[in-house]
Amino acid sequence: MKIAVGSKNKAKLKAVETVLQTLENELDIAPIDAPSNVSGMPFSDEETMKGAMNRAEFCVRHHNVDLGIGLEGGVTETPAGLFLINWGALAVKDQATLVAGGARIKLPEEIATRLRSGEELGPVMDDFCQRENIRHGEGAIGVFTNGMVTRDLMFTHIMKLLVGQYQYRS
Ligand SMILES: O=c1[nH]c(=O)c2ncn([C@@H]3O[C@H](COP(=O)(O)OP(=O)(O)OP(=O)(O)O)[C@@H](O)[C@H]3O)c2[nH]1
Ligand SMILES: [Mg+2]
Repeated sequence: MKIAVGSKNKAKLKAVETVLQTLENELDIAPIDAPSNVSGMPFSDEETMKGAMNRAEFCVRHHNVDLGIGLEGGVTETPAGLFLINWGALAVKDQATLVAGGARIKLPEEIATRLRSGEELGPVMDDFCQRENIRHGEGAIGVFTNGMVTRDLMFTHIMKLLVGQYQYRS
C-alpha cells in the first residue's frame, strides 16, 4: 500500500506507521511537505480541520498513492480557556475525505496569552521548557499530561479513528 503523509513531523509519522503497520506489512510511506493552506497556528476547530483535509487531499492530488493522510494541530477558545486541539484526515482519490478529531486539553494561561498575541505553540513550548523540538516528540500534550498522553499517542488515536472509518466504508 502506498501512503503519503502531509508532514515531516516525527510524532505524526510515528503515529501513521504504528497504526498502518497493523493493516499491512508492505507499507510505502512518503512524508511530503503538503501545504495546509491555513495559518501556521490554526485558531479554531474549523481552521484546524481544514488544514488536515487540505494536507491529505494535496497528497492524493499530487502523488500516485492509495491513501493521503493529513494531521493538524491547533487551538480553540472555550468558556474554560484556550484548548489544544488536533484533527486528522484520510483522503482517497475520488472519494469523500474522512475526518476525525483528537483529545483536547486546556493550555496553561501563560501559554494561552502568548498564543493569543500571535506566537506559535511549537516555539513557545521549546522556550517554556528550555528544550528543543518538543513538537516532534511528546508535544505540548505530553508535557502538560506529565507524559501520560504524548503527541504521537494522541495522533495514534486519531489514526485509529480514520483507518477504522476507512475499513467500515470499504
Ligand atoms: O509542542 C507542541 N505540542 C503539541 O501537542 C502541539 N500541537 C500543535 N502544536 C503546534 O501547533 C502549531 C500547528 O501544529 P502543526 O500541526 O502544524 O504541527 P507541526 O508544525 O509540529 O508539524 P508540521 O506542520 O511540520 O506537520 C505548530 O506550531 C505546532 O508546533 C504543538 N506543539
Ligand atoms: Mg506546522
